[in-house]
Amino acid sequence: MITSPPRSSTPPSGTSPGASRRAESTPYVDLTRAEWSALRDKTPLPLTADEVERLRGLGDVIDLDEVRDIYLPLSRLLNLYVGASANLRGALNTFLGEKGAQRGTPFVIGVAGSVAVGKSTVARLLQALLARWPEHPRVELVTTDGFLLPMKELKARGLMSRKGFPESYDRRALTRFVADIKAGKDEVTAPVYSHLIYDIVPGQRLTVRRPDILIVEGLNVLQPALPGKDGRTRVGLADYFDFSVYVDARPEDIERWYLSRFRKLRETAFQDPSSYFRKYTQVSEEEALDYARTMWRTINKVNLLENVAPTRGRANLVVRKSADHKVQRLSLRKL
Ligand SMILES: Nc1ncnc2c1ncn2[C@@H]1O[C@H](COP(=O)(O)OP(=O)(O)O)[C@@H](O)[C@H]1O
Ligand SMILES: CC(C)(COP(=O)(O)O)[C@@H](O)C(=O)NCCC(=O)O
Repeated sequence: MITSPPRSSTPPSGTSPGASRRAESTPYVDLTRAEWSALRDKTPLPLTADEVERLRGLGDVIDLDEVRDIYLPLSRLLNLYVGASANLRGALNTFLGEKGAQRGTPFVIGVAGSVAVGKSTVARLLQALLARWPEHPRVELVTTDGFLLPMKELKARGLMSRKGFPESYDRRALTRFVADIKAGKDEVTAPVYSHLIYDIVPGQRLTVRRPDILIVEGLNVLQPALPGKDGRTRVGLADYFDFSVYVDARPEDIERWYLSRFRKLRETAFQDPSSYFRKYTQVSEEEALDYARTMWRTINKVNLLENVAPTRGRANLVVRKSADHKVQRLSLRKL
């Protein structure tokens, strides 16, 4: 019998929302901004314009309309998921009896996407919105950059131009870190990365103490685990996620955002005498932007196309930004 090949599990780009036959046969529900926004129900807007301004990353465009239309429905959906996952854990504990007497474990959310797509703003907004629900006030956010190898190690391994690629991280330590939090350990610590010195900060640690929700944000959070030396599949970071969001946009738009952020950073953070990028304040803007363009084309874009974008199909929710940073379409995994 001749069978047709399985459909890709990646959410289709450019499909018309609600498109009948296709929508039925994919694991996603495709929604327009208006359709998604209507799902917010009665969730109140708990942030002021000032608070949103403080959470916004450099170059990101986000206002109260965007919070109300996009992030409040998401906060409502996640609140429902957290409740459902507690019920599931209860069912498992009932089944396991004495063996199942687990401590409460946090609900873990992964936020993935390219460099400069605005994942950190999404993650910070989610943290602020989710913490307003009385059922889960303790929401911690960690970024995976703390698990980048220190610059000395990247240099020794010839990985300075692969920063952000999966091999530039201590993936085992990152997975262990999330596994320990998920297991309900009282106190778990992580190294801290600084964009200013472009390196891990010696002696500094971030401490996470039994949150209700943990958000893990980073380029590669949806990457599957590498097989072990014995060829056996390992448990990877994404296996600990209860929900994941992929922030998507056209590579050409992200490049523009990356370059415009570089221009702004050159006028601000790079001026700091301890900034690794200070040298780009000493040359013309054109020269500095040529360098940024090379960084984008040879490192970040390659990483996006080879490693990051291929993980999009693993996310529970794909939010697609248009050229003005506003989310225009969403694909929510239903199966
Ligand atoms: N060279 C830099 N100096 C200072 N801050 C930076 C630098 N590069 C990125 N950032 C900041 O770090 C954060 C994370 O950036 P990035 O990893 O590109 O993810 P995203 O833009 O998706 O949030 C952003 O808030 C960004 O403004
Ligand atoms: C620190 C990053 C690797 C991203 O970190 P992460 O997503 O793991 O938190 C990235 O933001 C970065 O700085 N890349 C290096 C190339 C560049 O500066 O453009």
